[in-house]
Amino acid sequence: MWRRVASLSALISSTSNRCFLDQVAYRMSTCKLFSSEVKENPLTLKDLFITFVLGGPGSGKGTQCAKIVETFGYVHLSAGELLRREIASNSEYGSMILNTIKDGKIVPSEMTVRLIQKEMELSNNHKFLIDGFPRNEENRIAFETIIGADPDIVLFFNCPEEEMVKRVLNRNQGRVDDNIETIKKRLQVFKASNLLVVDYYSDKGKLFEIDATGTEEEIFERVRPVFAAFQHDQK
Ligand SMILES: Nc1ncnc2c1ncn2[C@@H]1O[C@H](COP(=O)(O)OP(=O)(O)OP(=O)(O)O)[C@@H](O)[C@H]1O
Ligand SMILES: Nc1ccn([C@H]2C[C@H](O)[C@@H](COP(=O)(O)O)O2)c(=O)n1
Ligand SMILES: [Mg+2]
Repeated sequence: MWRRVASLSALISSTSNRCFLDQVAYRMSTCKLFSSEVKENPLTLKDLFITFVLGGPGSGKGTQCAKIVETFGYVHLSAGELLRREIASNSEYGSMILNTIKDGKIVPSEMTVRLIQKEMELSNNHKFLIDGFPRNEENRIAFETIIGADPDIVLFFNCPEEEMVKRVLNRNQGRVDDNIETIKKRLQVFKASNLLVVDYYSDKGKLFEIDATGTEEEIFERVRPVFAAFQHDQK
């Protein structure tokens, strides 16, 4: 609990977004994550091992997360996938989320963090890969504040832009944002916002930068030692 309070005071002194702050303060007071209201023997925040998975559109985050799940038994939570599920469920926020995604922009942080929080609460596992999150500083601060936790490690899949564009255009999964106009916007948002988050975790000594070129298997051989090293270190 002390970490949440500390994060909130940092947020109060560093941001001018009072409306967002009020909402966060209210939500914190009603936060149930890992409390006894959720489970009889709840996991506490210190039991968790959280990995944020960052990288540009098409850098291969989802592909590599599937391999990490298979080899190391993590739970994969893709922020984009949770938002797409929210659209498909016809939730009241569905059309706002859809328009934001079509426009290559980032959905308001509290919505995304709430979706992640719900999945974490439902899980019996304590090792999470949170893919495509945080996309910007607002995402990062909202997670710290609402969940009250920091990631243990952060992976960054570094891939050249031309390769990311090629992969996205070949993806063929019917995603509304897999077209050249939206990809250009997503790349701009990535460069303007996500790289700041990458730098933040690099400064904290938590960042593992992975060369995301080559075959899926070659890339996974660069990822494997990171998780192997932390396997015995998990809480
Ligand atoms: N090393 C690779 N070489 C070639 N194609 C790849 C490689 N890794 C992944 N792909 C393919 O590239 C596409 C994008 O990969 P993936 O969906 O994993 O990226 P992502 O980082 O999750 O993208 P997004 O942020 O848009 O969700 C997929 O069709 C995937 O099969
Ligand atoms: N933290 C996030 C993650 C994703 N989104 C939205 C905007 C993205 O372009 C889209 C797809 O995400 P992906 O599957 O590529 O990770 O979802 C967001 O607003 N905030
Ligand atoms: Mg993905």
